[in-house]
Amino acid sequence: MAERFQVDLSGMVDLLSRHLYSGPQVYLRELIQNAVDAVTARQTVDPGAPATIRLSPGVNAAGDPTLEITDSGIGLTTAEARELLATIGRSSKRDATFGLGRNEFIGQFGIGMLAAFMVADRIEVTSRSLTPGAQAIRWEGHADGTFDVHELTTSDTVPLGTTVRLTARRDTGHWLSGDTVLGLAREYGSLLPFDIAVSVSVADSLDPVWHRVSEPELPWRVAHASDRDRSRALAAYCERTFGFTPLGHIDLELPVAGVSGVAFILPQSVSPGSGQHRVYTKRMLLGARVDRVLPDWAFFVRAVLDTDALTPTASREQLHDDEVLFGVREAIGVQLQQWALRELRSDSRLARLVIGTHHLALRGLALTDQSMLDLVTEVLPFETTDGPLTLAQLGAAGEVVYTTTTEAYRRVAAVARAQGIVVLNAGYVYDADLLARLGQRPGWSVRELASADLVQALGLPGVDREWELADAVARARELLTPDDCDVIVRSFSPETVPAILLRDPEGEHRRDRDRERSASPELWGGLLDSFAENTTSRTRTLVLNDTSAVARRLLAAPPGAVFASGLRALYLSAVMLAGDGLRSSESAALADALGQLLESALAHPTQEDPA
Ligand SMILES: Nc1ncnc2c1ncn2[C@@H]1O[C@H](COP(=O)(O)OP(=O)(O)OP(=O)(O)O)[C@@H](O)[C@H]1O
Repeated sequence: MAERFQVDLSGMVDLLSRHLYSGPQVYLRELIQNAVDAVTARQTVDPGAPATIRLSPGVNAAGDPTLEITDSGIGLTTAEARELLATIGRSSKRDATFGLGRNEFIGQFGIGMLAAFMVADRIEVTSRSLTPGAQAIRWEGHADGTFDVHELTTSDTVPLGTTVRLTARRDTGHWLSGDTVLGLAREYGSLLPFDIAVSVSVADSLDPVWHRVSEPELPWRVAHASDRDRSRALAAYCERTFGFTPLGHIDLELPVAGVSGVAFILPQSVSPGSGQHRVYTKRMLLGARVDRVLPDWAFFVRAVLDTDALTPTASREQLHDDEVLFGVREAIGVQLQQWALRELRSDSRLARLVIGTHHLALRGLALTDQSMLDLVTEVLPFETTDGPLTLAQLGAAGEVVYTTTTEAYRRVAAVARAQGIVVLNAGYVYDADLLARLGQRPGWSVRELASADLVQALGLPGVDREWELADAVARARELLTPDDCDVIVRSFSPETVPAILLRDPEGEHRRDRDRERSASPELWGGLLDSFAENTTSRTRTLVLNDTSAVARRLLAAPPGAVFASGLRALYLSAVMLAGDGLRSSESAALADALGQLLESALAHPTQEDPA
């Protein structure tokens, strides 16, 4: 004869609390949800029926914390109580034919009731069913896996609906305390469309006060006298819910998918990947930190969403990552993009704030589709040597020339600016991809800055001057040979910059080749030599500025310690100006050079020296 599975109740409860739910707090969500479903079921047969849910925390005669949850719902008959409350996995809310959860109810799995055993040893259910002639019943379940059900003789005095009464276990009393229940009921139930209230005892009064926790309407559906009032109310809701004042909000409505909500724009920039949102299913909180419901690039907003269409996992704390979720995520992405395309072109205060704060997210957005790339080229200002300019402005003026790192930009900015060369700092994440995409578009010329661009723009000293400087330049070259740095003299503004360091990617490539050649001469024979057009090329070039008084004084100095120290000091400050930072040996060399210069200055004091 076939035998029935046996279920160990405490083992099941342990499984739920440790591996399914995030913690015992979900017991209240499950009970509120059962009450809501019962009220919904009653309203389908009797639309005018009361729809109230009342939660009363208290203590029993033995001093153990208790909680009563009373609903004006459909109630349970004796047979239903026996069948539904004590059978794990049995639910009245599934479609009889398809076995799926019925759309009007939140519950579907038939395990929610078990959650109450995470905090209680005993659950008592008193209920009177709406079924004509049904007797009121009392069902009592225990954590040891036993239950008892009987009909009440005082049936008529029991109101229609159900009261679930929990008595806390010794170690779980705090989950049933008034403050905890009020906080949890607000968290889970504030958007439910029913009258849900928690009784709170007040000092000096025997009668408790009822605190209503549910709002009659979704905050983004409440009617307001003006758009301004609505924005204010939504900002206040965001402050209460997320703890920040948003820059603005974006309405999200996907009627076909049964999704509505609002996305609040964060007041500070955040790093990608931190998008977590508050999601309600059928107006009951699913989770305060649900991910994957918005596209990854939407990390500049926090959304509150209510959905009928998305399926929760059994823990009811995350959403099933199925095709429906995929579709919703895409559709929300389109709404956010449409908002951006409309609002950010408007030059409104909000547009300026959003562009200033979330330019990184907008760069990411531009990689998602062509219309967003259009938007970004039009509205996003980039740092250039000609001040903030959009890519569209740069493109209209001709070529877009950029550096791929902020360091490289800093290195050349002052000189490029003075020569009238417009260089864009493409050092932010996404910029390289963005410019590459732009470069593929017809009509756009986009390229990376080469050091030759600058060298060509810098003025050559006259022939006489070159002769005059030849000896000093040769000495300087020799001194910087160990640093793999060439030295040239040019005249350029600003005259306050005595020297700049240019890095030549071509030269770096040559250096690698030289190294390889010297490491294995016989292997390569003359092959590599044929490529080596100039074996003295260095990877970097120190360009001394002949319009700078300091550089001129150095170039006029006789050979010796002062020349060597002065050159080293200029070279190392050019390294720093280039944003490269000094190695410890270079810092020591700079200190040495300055010490040397001080010493010689003090050894030969000038006439004007007050000392
Ligand atoms: N307050 C209530 N009023 C009427 N019936 C109830 C009530 N609470 C529970 N029930 C009945 O007990 C059944 C089992 O409840 P349980 O919470 O275990 O599962 P569920 O709500 O159906 O699904 P889920 O596990 O998804 O919450 C319900 O389907 C419902 O028929």
